Amino acid sequence: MTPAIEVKQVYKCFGRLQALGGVDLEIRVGEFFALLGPNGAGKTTLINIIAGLTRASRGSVRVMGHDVVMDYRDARRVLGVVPQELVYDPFFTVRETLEIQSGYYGLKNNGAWIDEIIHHLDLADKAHVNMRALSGGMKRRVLVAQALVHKPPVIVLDEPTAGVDVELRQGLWRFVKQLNREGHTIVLTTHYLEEAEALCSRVAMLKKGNIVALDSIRNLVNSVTGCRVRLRLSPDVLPSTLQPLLSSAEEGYYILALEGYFLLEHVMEALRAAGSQVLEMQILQPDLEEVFIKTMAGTEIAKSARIAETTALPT
Ligand SMILES: Nc1ncnc2c1ncn2[C@@H]1O[C@H](COP(=O)(O)OP(=O)(O)OP(=O)(O)O)[C@@H](O)[C@H]1O
Repeated sequence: MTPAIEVKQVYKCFGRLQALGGVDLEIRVGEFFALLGPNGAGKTTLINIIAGLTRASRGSVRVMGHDVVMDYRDARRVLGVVPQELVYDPFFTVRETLEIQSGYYGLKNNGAWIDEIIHHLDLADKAHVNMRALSGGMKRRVLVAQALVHKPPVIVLDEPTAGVDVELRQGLWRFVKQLNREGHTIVLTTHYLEEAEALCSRVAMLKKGNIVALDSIRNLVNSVTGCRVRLRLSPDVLPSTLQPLLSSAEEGYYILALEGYFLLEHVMEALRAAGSQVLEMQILQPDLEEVFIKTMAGTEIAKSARIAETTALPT
């Protein structure tokens, strides 16, 4: 089956800066996929290349089988992109903006679908308000609506929830999940890892323009070795013998990273020897955030989940 998005050996240089260093990626039709990475990793550059807004220095990209350069008209027709930046025309109302956007795709009589999008994105009472009079969160809703006017089978959302309130976030995800259930492929970039974990089935992690992890969330989380323990102690001091295990400390809690559960006994011994009393103790389950931190730090999980070692896509 033709993949929704196929990225082959894509490089992008801005002058001497290499933003992408040979990215290979295949996203299947119907997937809810997350593209993760720290600031400057190359996520937006890759999205812009997929959207045909930036040309790759080398390599090729296809959306639903259409090459984004050779066959750009068809590639754009099957793709809707919600950009990270708030770009809008201040002279039109919300509804006019969506009607104009429909016009770009040659769509007449698109009113029923526009009404549906307006309803789902909770924009009904703003439909006749001028774009410049909307709050930042409202403008972002319109950007989402604009990306959907032509009912594209592939939808890319570049940090759609950055700086928006909880209500919009929840409403947006409800709508996007519905679109995914109806068969739309969703690609999401976000810095909210818990959001990616809750919504997506597979993730790619980009670091300095290269994919360093690509797998299902379940496989990535299962590949975390060792365990973490969260402690609250009295007195509120971590004995010096345990300092080498300290992963982080905040608000009276110490998080220790252990190679395995067998080290718990050593921790308890050290606490007893130092006269520390355990007020609270919690074994933390690995999550996507831990995978992300370890991958970006270049520890063993990055190697175990490397794209080169990833075999077939999950069926
Ligand atoms: N038009 C441009 N000209 C020069 N350098 C650019 C341009 N666009 C991006 N870059 C650089 O390319 C690298 C990747 O940037 P990109 O915006 O793709 O990262 P990102 O992963 O989307 O980051 P963020 O999470 O901050 O949005 C960065 O070093 C950035 O400064």
